[in-house]
Amino acid sequence: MDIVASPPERSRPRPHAIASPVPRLLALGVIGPGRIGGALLDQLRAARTRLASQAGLALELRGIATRSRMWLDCDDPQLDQRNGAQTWRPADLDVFAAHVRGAQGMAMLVDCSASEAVTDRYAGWLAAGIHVVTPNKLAGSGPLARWQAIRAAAAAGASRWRYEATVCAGLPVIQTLRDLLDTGDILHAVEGMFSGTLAWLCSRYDATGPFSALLREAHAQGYTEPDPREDLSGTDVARKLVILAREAGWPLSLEDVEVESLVPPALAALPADAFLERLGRGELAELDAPLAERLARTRQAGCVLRHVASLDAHGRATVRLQALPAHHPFVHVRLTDNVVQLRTARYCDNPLIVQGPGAGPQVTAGGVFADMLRIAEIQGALA
Ligand SMILES: NC(=O)c1ccc[n+]([C@@H]2O[C@H](COP(=O)([O-])OP(=O)(O)OC[C@H]3O[C@@H](n4cnc5c(N)ncnc54)[C@H](O)[C@@H]3O)[C@@H](O)[C@H]2O)c1
Ligand SMILES: N[C@@H](CCO)C(=O)O
Repeated sequence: MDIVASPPERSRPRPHAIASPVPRLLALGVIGPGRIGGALLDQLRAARTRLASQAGLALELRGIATRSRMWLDCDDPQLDQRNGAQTWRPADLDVFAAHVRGAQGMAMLVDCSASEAVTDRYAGWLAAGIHVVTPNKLAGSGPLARWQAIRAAAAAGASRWRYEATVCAGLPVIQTLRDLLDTGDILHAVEGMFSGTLAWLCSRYDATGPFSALLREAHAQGYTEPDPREDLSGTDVARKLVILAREAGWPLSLEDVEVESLVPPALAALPADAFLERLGRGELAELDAPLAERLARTRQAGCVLRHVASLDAHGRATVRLQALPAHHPFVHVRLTDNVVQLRTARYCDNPLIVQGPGAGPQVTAGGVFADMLRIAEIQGALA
């Protein structure tokens, strides 16, 4: 669903907020008003008055783009084409970016899609002075040459690329790792549970019903990727490992990650629409039977299923479903909780641990919003 309904504006004072006489302008374009983008738009509407009056930051929503359409005349806080105040035109990302860039003040594009076509434009946008913020993992984990070009474009100018929500949604994982590295620490290894969807599925699945019924629920809750096979195949978690490894200066690529896929070949071969239709109709027996069998074996061994990822000191990266003994700390996480254990030169006896909900529209949009404010702050636009 694109563009969700907006709640009433809230006004909650920031304890350290200082009023600024002339708010600085942040011109925004939001690409992909789906589950995450829709939640972000709601959060922006709710924060707008407070940011302008208390932090001196005026948010101007200049446009919204979907895969097929865009709205360029929509700085209505309700941004709602349904009331007839908004007109749409066919999507053209170059026109869209130029429109956002044409405003006074800082220009920022927020990519909430899962699209390669959008990702391909980041380097050009950054070179043109437009900040880019995204929860989309494709740039961070895609071809190394494109990732390097994006980083180079950001480094060459004053524009910033931030992507905290690509790893464990709103949890401060990338920022924590950056802080460690910036202050001279060295990453040795990472281990954890990086999929909110699989954490939730593993903790809920008891074989009293089909696994795919829970998957349908996880999709409806907004925990899964737009195509939930990205989660089940381990690709989504592999992307997160690649993003963290590159952050630490290790040139890892997706092909380097050993991944165990839970998607049977017959389902992997389906087009995305067909898979989603079958998920909706509850017709995924190919997925259900092997998982029921896997759970039975795990229980016989007195263990619990958990989805675990690791990146060791030699750069070996793995993603797989594991049978863990009941006393293992990963067994006790709840709901969509992710766990990220960072072993570094400083945190070598005990790892530094970041843990908490790692999927869902609200927490992810919050992570994106925080990145936006961090850029505004660095650029001196926040009081
Ligand atoms: N669900 C989560 O908890 C979570 C957490 C972290 C990151 N993410 C990432 O957030 C992104 C969005 O996920 P979602 O669940 O909101 O997806 P969604 O399918 O609900 O929404 C995607 C949106 O992108 C738009 N879109 C697709 N292709 C486009 C294109 N070429 N140009 C412009 N717009 C395009 C669609 O129209 C839609 O509005 C994904 O990259 C996902 O990996 C999701
Ligand atoms: N689908 C992802 C979203 C967060 O990246 C997950 O379940 O972890």
